[in-house]
Amino acid sequence: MMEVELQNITKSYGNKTVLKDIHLALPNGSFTCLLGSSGSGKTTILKLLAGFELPDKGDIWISGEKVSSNNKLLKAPHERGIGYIFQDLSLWPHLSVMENIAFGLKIRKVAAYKDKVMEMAQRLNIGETLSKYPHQLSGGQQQLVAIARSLVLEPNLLLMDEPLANLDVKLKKVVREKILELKKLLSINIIYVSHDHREAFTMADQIVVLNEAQVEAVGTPQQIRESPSEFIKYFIEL
Ligand SMILES: Nc1ncnc2c1ncn2[C@@H]1O[C@H](COP(=O)(O)OP(=O)(O)OP(=O)(O)O)[C@@H](O)[C@H]1O
Repeated sequence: MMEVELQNITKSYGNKTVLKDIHLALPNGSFTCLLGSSGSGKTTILKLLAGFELPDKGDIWISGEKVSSNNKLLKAPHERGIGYIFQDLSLWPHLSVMENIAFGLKIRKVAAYKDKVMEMAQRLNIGETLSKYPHQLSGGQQQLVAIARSLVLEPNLLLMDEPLANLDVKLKKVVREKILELKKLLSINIIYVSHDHREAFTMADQIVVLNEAQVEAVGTPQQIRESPSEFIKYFIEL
Protein backbone atom coordinates (compact mmCIF):
# COMPACT_ATOMS: atom_id res chain seq x y z
CA MET A 1 0.00 0.00 0.00
CA MET A 2 1.12 3.55 -0.72
CA GLU A 3 1.38 5.66 2.41
CA VAL A 4 1.54 8.91 0.49
CA GLU A 5 0.54 9.83 -3.04
CA LEU A 6 0.82 13.17 -4.74
CA GLN A 7 -1.10 13.10 -8.01
CA ASN A 8 -0.38 15.81 -10.59
CA ILE A 9 0.26 18.49 -7.98
CA THR A 10 0.75 22.08 -9.12
CA LYS A 11 1.35 24.94 -6.71
CA SER A 12 2.13 28.60 -7.43
CA TYR A 13 2.76 31.62 -5.25
CA GLY A 14 1.73 34.68 -7.27
CA ASN A 15 3.11 34.10 -10.76
CA LYS A 16 5.89 31.78 -9.56
CA THR A 17 5.21 28.07 -10.11
CA VAL A 18 6.86 26.25 -7.20
CA LEU A 19 5.65 22.73 -8.04
CA LYS A 20 4.65 21.71 -11.54
CA ASP A 21 2.63 18.57 -12.18
CA ILE A 22 4.36 16.56 -9.45
CA HIS A 23 3.57 12.88 -9.19
CA LEU A 24 5.00 10.92 -6.27
CA ALA A 25 4.12 7.65 -4.56
CA LEU A 26 5.80 6.71 -1.31
CA PRO A 27 5.25 3.14 -0.11
CA ASN A 28 4.34 2.23 3.45
CA GLY A 29 7.37 1.79 5.68
CA SER A 30 9.59 4.07 3.62
CA PHE A 31 12.16 6.65 4.60
CA THR A 32 12.18 9.19 1.79
CA CYS A 33 14.58 12.08 1.43
CA LEU A 34 13.64 15.14 -0.62
CA LEU A 35 16.80 16.59 -2.09
CA GLY A 36 17.15 19.71 -4.18
CA SER A 37 18.64 23.16 -4.26
CA SER A 38 17.27 26.07 -2.29
CA GLY A 39 13.83 27.12 -3.50
CA SER A 40 13.15 23.85 -5.36
CA GLY A 41 9.88 23.26 -3.47
CA LYS A 42 10.91 20.73 -0.79
CA THR A 43 9.30 22.52 2.16
CA THR A 44 6.23 23.29 0.06
CA ILE A 45 5.70 19.54 -0.45
CA LEU A 46 5.83 19.01 3.34
CA LYS A 47 3.36 21.88 3.91
CA LEU A 48 0.94 20.40 1.36
CA LEU A 49 1.15 16.99 3.05
CA ALA A 50 0.63 18.49 6.49
CA GLY A 51 -2.34 20.51 5.20
CA PHE A 52 -0.79 23.90 6.08
CA GLU A 53 -1.05 24.83 2.39
CA LEU A 54 -3.34 23.67 -0.42
CA PRO A 55 -2.29 22.83 -3.98
CA ASP A 56 -3.80 24.72 -6.89
CA LYS A 57 -4.34 21.45 -8.73
CA GLY A 58 -4.03 17.73 -8.02
CA ASP A 59 -4.96 15.22 -5.33
CA ILE A 60 -3.09 14.20 -2.17
CA TRP A 61 -3.62 10.82 -0.54
CA ILE A 62 -2.35 9.76 2.89
CA SER A 63 -2.86 6.23 4.30
CA GLY A 64 -5.45 5.43 1.63
CA GLU A 65 -7.52 8.57 2.19
CA LYS A 66 -7.79 11.61 -0.06
CA VAL A 67 -6.86 14.56 2.16
CA SER A 68 -7.12 17.33 -0.43
CA SER A 69 -8.42 17.67 -3.95
CA ASN A 70 -7.32 20.64 -6.04
CA ASN A 71 -7.65 23.60 -3.68
CA LYS A 72 -10.21 21.86 -1.45
CA LEU A 73 -9.21 20.71 2.04
CA LEU A 74 -10.79 17.31 2.73
CA LYS A 75 -8.96 16.50 5.98
CA ALA A 76 -7.70 19.07 8.46
CA PRO A 77 -4.02 19.07 9.53
CA HIS A 78 -4.74 17.73 13.04
CA GLU A 79 -6.74 14.80 11.63
CA ARG A 80 -3.99 13.58 9.30
CA GLY A 81 -1.91 11.61 11.83
CA ILE A 82 1.20 13.53 10.88
CA GLY A 83 4.14 14.73 12.98
CA TYR A 84 6.12 17.73 11.74
CA ILE A 85 9.59 18.80 12.89
CA PHE A 86 10.79 22.17 11.68
CA GLN A 87 14.39 23.33 11.44
CA ASP A 88 13.45 25.92 14.04
CA LEU A 89 12.31 23.46 16.71
CA SER A 90 9.66 25.72 18.24
CA LEU A 91 10.05 24.29 21.75
CA TRP A 92 8.16 26.28 24.39
CA PRO A 93 10.90 28.10 26.35
CA HIS A 94 8.76 28.53 29.49
CA LEU A 95 7.81 24.85 29.70
CA SER A 96 9.96 22.02 31.05
CA VAL A 97 11.03 19.16 28.80
CA MET A 98 8.28 17.02 30.37
CA GLU A 99 5.66 19.70 29.65
CA ASN A 100 6.96 20.27 26.12
CA ILE A 101 6.73 16.58 25.23
CA ALA A 102 3.35 16.21 26.99
CA PHE A 103 1.82 19.26 25.28
CA GLY A 104 -0.07 17.48 22.46
CA LEU A 105 -1.10 14.57 24.68
CA LYS A 106 -2.66 16.94 27.22
CA ILE A 107 -4.60 18.76 24.50
CA ARG A 108 -5.90 15.37 23.42
CA LYS A 109 -6.76 14.64 27.06
CA VAL A 110 -4.70 11.44 27.18
CA ALA A 111 -4.91 10.40 30.85
CA ALA A 112 -1.69 8.34 30.91
CA TYR A 113 0.36 11.12 29.34
CA LYS A 114 3.15 10.98 31.95
CA ASP A 115 3.89 7.30 31.28
CA LYS A 116 3.96 7.92 27.54
CA VAL A 117 6.30 10.91 27.91
CA MET A 118 8.65 9.00 30.18
CA GLU A 119 8.74 5.96 27.91
CA MET A 120 9.56 8.08 24.84
CA ALA A 121 12.16 10.12 26.74
CA GLN A 122 13.90 6.89 27.88
CA ARG A 123 13.97 5.63 24.29
CA LEU A 124 15.67 8.82 23.16
CA ASN A 125 18.09 8.96 26.13
CA ILE A 126 16.69 12.26 27.41
CA GLY A 127 15.02 10.78 30.51
CA GLU A 128 17.42 12.74 32.72
CA THR A 129 16.37 16.08 31.23
CA LEU A 130 12.60 15.96 31.91
CA SER A 131 12.62 18.59 34.67
CA LYS A 132 14.97 20.94 32.79
CA TYR A 133 14.03 23.80 30.44
CA PRO A 134 15.03 23.99 26.75
CA HIS A 135 17.75 26.63 27.33
CA GLN A 136 19.50 24.24 29.75
CA LEU A 137 19.90 21.57 27.03
CA SER A 138 22.45 21.05 24.28
CA GLY A 139 21.35 21.52 20.65
CA GLY A 140 21.21 17.76 20.18
CA GLN A 141 19.08 17.25 23.29
CA GLN A 142 16.69 19.99 22.15
CA GLN A 143 16.45 18.19 18.83
CA LEU A 144 15.58 14.95 20.59
CA VAL A 145 12.90 16.75 22.66
CA ALA A 146 11.31 18.01 19.42
CA ILE A 147 11.43 14.47 18.00
CA ALA A 148 9.96 13.01 21.23
CA ARG A 149 7.17 15.62 21.19
CA SER A 150 6.15 14.50 17.69
CA LEU A 151 6.58 10.76 18.17
CA VAL A 152 4.68 10.57 21.45
CA LEU A 153 1.53 11.36 19.45
CA GLU A 154 2.19 8.15 17.46
CA PRO A 155 1.97 9.65 13.96
CA ASN A 156 1.88 7.38 10.90
CA LEU A 157 3.98 9.85 9.03
CA LEU A 158 6.76 12.08 10.30
CA LEU A 159 7.79 15.09 8.21
CA MET A 160 11.25 16.43 9.04
CA ASP A 161 12.46 19.69 7.51
CA GLU A 162 16.27 19.82 7.72
CA PRO A 163 16.10 18.71 11.35
CA LEU A 164 19.86 18.44 11.79
CA ALA A 165 20.88 21.66 10.08
CA ASN A 166 21.89 23.45 13.30
CA LEU A 167 23.89 20.63 14.87
CA ASP A 168 27.63 20.01 14.81
CA VAL A 169 28.99 16.95 13.01
CA LYS A 170 29.19 14.76 16.12
CA LEU A 171 25.66 15.51 17.31
CA LYS A 172 24.34 15.07 13.78
CA LYS A 173 25.66 11.52 13.82
CA VAL A 174 24.07 10.74 17.21
CA VAL A 175 20.64 12.15 16.29
CA ARG A 176 20.76 10.54 12.84
CA GLU A 177 21.35 7.12 14.42
CA LYS A 178 18.49 7.72 16.87
CA ILE A 179 16.11 8.60 14.05
CA LEU A 180 17.00 5.40 12.17
CA GLU A 181 16.62 3.33 15.35
CA LEU A 182 13.15 4.79 16.04
CA LYS A 183 12.07 4.35 12.45
CA LYS A 184 12.78 0.61 12.77
CA LEU A 185 11.26 0.28 16.22
CA LEU A 186 8.04 2.19 15.57
CA SER A 187 7.71 1.31 11.86
CA ILE A 188 6.89 4.89 11.03
CA ASN A 189 7.03 6.54 7.59
CA ILE A 190 9.47 9.42 7.32
CA ILE A 191 9.82 12.18 4.75
CA TYR A 192 12.99 14.09 5.37
CA VAL A 193 14.11 17.29 3.67
CA SER A 194 17.83 17.81 3.32
CA HIS A 195 20.35 19.92 1.46
CA ASP A 196 23.03 17.42 2.33
CA HIS A 197 23.20 14.59 -0.19
CA ARG A 198 25.58 12.57 2.04
CA GLU A 199 22.93 12.57 4.77
CA ALA A 200 20.24 11.58 2.26
CA PHE A 201 22.29 8.75 0.77
CA THR A 202 23.14 7.22 4.15
CA MET A 203 19.67 7.46 5.74
CA ALA A 204 16.99 7.10 3.08
CA ASP A 205 15.69 4.07 1.28
CA GLN A 206 14.14 6.33 -1.36
CA ILE A 207 15.44 9.62 -2.72
CA VAL A 208 13.42 12.22 -4.60
CA VAL A 209 15.49 14.86 -6.39
CA LEU A 210 13.67 18.10 -7.20
CA ASN A 211 14.80 20.55 -9.84
CA GLU A 212 13.00 23.69 -11.01
CA ALA A 213 9.55 22.76 -9.65
CA GLN A 214 9.69 19.22 -11.05
CA VAL A 215 10.81 15.77 -9.99
CA GLU A 216 14.20 15.14 -11.60
CA ALA A 217 14.53 11.55 -10.33
CA VAL A 218 13.12 9.05 -7.84
CA GLY A 219 14.91 5.91 -6.74
CA THR A 220 16.94 4.10 -4.13
CA PRO A 221 20.30 5.70 -3.35
CA GLN A 222 21.92 3.00 -5.48
CA GLN A 223 19.64 3.66 -8.48
CA ILE A 224 20.26 7.40 -8.29
CA ARG A 225 24.03 6.84 -8.13
CA GLU A 226 24.07 4.31 -10.94
CA SER A 227 22.22 6.38 -13.55
CA PRO A 228 22.43 10.06 -12.63
CA SER A 229 21.18 12.79 -14.97
CA GLU A 230 23.52 15.69 -15.77
CA PHE A 231 21.77 17.81 -13.12
CA ILE A 232 22.22 15.13 -10.47
CA LYS A 233 25.90 14.68 -11.37
CA TYR A 234 26.37 18.41 -10.91
CA PHE A 235 24.18 18.72 -7.79
CA ILE A 236 25.51 15.68 -5.99
CA GLU A 237 29.08 16.03 -7.29
CA LEU A 238 29.17 12.45 -8.57
N1 LIG B 1 4.18 31.62 1.47
C1 LIG B 1 4.91 31.91 0.39
N2 LIG B 1 4.66 33.00 -0.35
C2 LIG B 1 5.38 33.27 -1.46
N3 LIG B 1 6.38 32.50 -1.93
C3 LIG B 1 6.68 31.40 -1.22
C4 LIG B 1 5.97 31.04 -0.04
N4 LIG B 1 6.49 29.88 0.45
C5 LIG B 1 7.49 29.54 -0.41
N5 LIG B 1 7.60 30.45 -1.40
C6 LIG B 1 8.55 30.38 -2.51
O1 LIG B 1 8.43 29.10 -3.11
C7 LIG B 1 9.70 28.57 -3.53
C8 LIG B 1 9.91 27.20 -2.92
O2 LIG B 1 10.03 27.35 -1.51
P1 LIG B 1 10.35 26.10 -0.57
O3 LIG B 1 10.45 26.64 0.81
O4 LIG B 1 9.38 25.01 -0.82
O5 LIG B 1 11.79 25.67 -1.12
P2 LIG B 1 12.85 24.68 -0.49
O6 LIG B 1 13.25 23.73 -1.58
O7 LIG B 1 12.32 24.05 0.76
O8 LIG B 1 14.04 25.69 -0.17
P3 LIG B 1 15.14 25.69 1.03
O9 LIG B 1 16.02 24.52 0.74
O10 LIG B 1 15.85 26.99 0.81
O11 LIG B 1 14.41 25.60 2.33
C9 LIG B 1 10.73 29.62 -3.11
O12 LIG B 1 11.03 30.40 -4.22
C10 LIG B 1 10.01 30.45 -2.07
O13 LIG B 1 10.47 31.78 -2.05
